[in-house]
Amino acid sequence: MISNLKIAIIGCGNLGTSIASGLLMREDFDPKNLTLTKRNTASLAEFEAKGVHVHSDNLSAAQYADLVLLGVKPYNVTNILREIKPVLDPKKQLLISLATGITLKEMYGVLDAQTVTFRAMPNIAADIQESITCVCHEQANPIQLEQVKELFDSIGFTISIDENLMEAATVLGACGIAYVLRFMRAMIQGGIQIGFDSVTASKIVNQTVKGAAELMIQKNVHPEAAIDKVTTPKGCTIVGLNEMEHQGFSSAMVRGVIASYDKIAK
Ligand SMILES: NC(=O)C1=CN([C@@H]2O[C@H](COP(=O)(O)OP(=O)(O)OC[C@H]3O[C@@H](n4cnc5c(N)ncnc54)[C@H](OP(=O)(O)O)[C@@H]3O)[C@@H](O)[C@H]2O)C=CC1
Ligand SMILES: O=C(O)[C@@H]1CCC=N1
Repeated sequence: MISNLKIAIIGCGNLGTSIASGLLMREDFDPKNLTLTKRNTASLAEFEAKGVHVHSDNLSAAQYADLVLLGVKPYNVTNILREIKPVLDPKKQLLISLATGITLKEMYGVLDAQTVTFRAMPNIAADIQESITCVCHEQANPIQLEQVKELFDSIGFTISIDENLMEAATVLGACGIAYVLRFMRAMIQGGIQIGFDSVTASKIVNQTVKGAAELMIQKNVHPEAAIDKVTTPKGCTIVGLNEMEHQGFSSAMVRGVIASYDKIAK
């Protein structure tokens, strides 16, 4: 059970704090089992006030944890691995890197071959336990994989994938939330132009996007099948949708996904 394990997030910035917030929403999770590190800890004061251990000592955070999450930027991963390697015991800690584009092979360039290491790619909706997290590993046993899945299931949903899809998972799941938010902002701006104040436009757009996502999830339908139910022949929806396509809407999205992927893929 995750609630019995000690968890450290080393390099607790934007993503780390989202994960920490999501974990603390679990009723059975004791804040004392969570340690967060960064060099400047002032931004983590609200977690400290809840009983979470907050400090800058990566070595002790890693030493006393069962699950060690690396939340630092990709260019810091190697240095942090070198720093904590002396306290990593293959029989104790599972190491989970959240870093974009850093492969297991690169990490094993620093780590002992016996260290059980995962890559995980959540998104910032971890904050409200609505992340999608893709995970991969090289040598975890089923119990270890289950522990990691339980960790990420407690902040959303978890999918186990091959490592060669981790960069694609980063784009679709982690960058993806930003694409959707930009789409929502544009829709709000359109709503303001046709008469709503921004607060009301936001409320309508938020619930509309949530409703669309829930329809897809709960009814398991293809988007185009649901779109067919909205597009009255000669009606206003199809006119709007076709104008968006004339302006390159789908093409812009596909090209954006590919541009993000090209930026990560080496
Ligand atoms: N943001 C996102 O949505 C997603 C990010 N990722 C990946 O997660 C990782 C973190 O991203 P993000 O949270 O956005 O980045 P942030 O910069 O917000 O967080 C990284 C944190 O690491 C801390 N840090 C830097 N050096 C050290 C050190 N030596 N010891 C301890 N802490 C240190 C920094 O704080 P300080 O300077 O105070 O030490 C900072 O808060 C990246 O590798 C990214 O690729 C993956 C999926 C989604
Ligand atoms: O933009 C980035 O590089 C990171 C990876 C996914 C989300 N943020």
